[in-house]
Amino acid sequence: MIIVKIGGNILDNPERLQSFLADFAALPGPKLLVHGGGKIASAFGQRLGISPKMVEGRRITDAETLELVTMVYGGLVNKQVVAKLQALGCNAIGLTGADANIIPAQKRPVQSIDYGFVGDVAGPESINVDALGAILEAGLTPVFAPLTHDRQGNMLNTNADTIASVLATALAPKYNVQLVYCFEKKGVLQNAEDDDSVIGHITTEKYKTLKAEGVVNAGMIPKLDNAFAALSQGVQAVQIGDAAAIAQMAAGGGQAGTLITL
Ligand SMILES: Nc1ncnc2c1ncn2[C@@H]1O[C@H](COP(=O)(O)OP(=O)(O)O)[C@@H](O)[C@H]1O
Ligand SMILES: CC(=O)N[C@@H](CCC(=O)OP(=O)(O)O)C(=O)O
Repeated sequence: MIIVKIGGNILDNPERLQSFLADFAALPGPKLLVHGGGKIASAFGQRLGISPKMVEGRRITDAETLELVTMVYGGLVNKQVVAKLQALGCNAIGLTGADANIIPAQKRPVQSIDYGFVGDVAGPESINVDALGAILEAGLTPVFAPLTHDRQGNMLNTNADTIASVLATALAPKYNVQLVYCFEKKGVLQNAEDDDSVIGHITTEKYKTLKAEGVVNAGMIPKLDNAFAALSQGVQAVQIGDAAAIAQMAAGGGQAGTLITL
């Protein structure tokens, strides 16, 4: 099966989103979509007078921000994506990690930084694979918002890249899982300014060098960490690339995007 994560810069662009969803809807076999939406939450927050505060790519989520992200990710973005997929003939079902208790999490402990209502998933063993498997076996396509819950009545905000990695890992014993991170660039780039400088293949060793050289930074570091975490726990293949190349990447086209291996 294929698990695809779609990032905030595509969700925020109606033409690119529509084109991506049409390609996603056409993918054969069981599939699952995880969406972000950080950019949309920040923009909505500004309209409500809530300024975004990010530390190392994670949003500091106070009580007000938790309300914001629950509305934006679990409501607006998730339901718009589901409605568009339905129009494209894909029988999507929109979910958060609280639904069917699929992704329970723990509020991140306060250390040097208090992230507020940010959820960490203990590991793939905490995922309710039976409920998720039943949804997939019913022929439905789950669409996950980047939200989890603490089993005590609170929603938690969890990075979408992490949700995709942990779901892929949890499903790996049952399915042959391909994980694809889609965003607005052609892949992991050697030179951030040059969209044609795609690095075709990154191994654990190469990643160390790229990090040391500062070639990968910001949002790309947690994305690659999540990719390697999935591979080391049984996920068959991980790719990072352009949302416009999802069909090629899904088909295993070596020419599109960046292939990640251990
Ligand atoms: N070497 C690199 N190649 C491509 N993007 C990079 C690289 N290093 C850092 N980035 C940044 O990582 C971002 C993708 O991560 P993120 O902002 O979390 O996006 P998304 O919402 O798609 O997950 C890119 O938009 C880019 O700014
Ligand atoms: C805890 C945390 O940082 N959560 C993320 C969830 C959204 C996300 O991951 O969106 P993108 O994939 O579009 O960046 C946030 O609120 O920004």
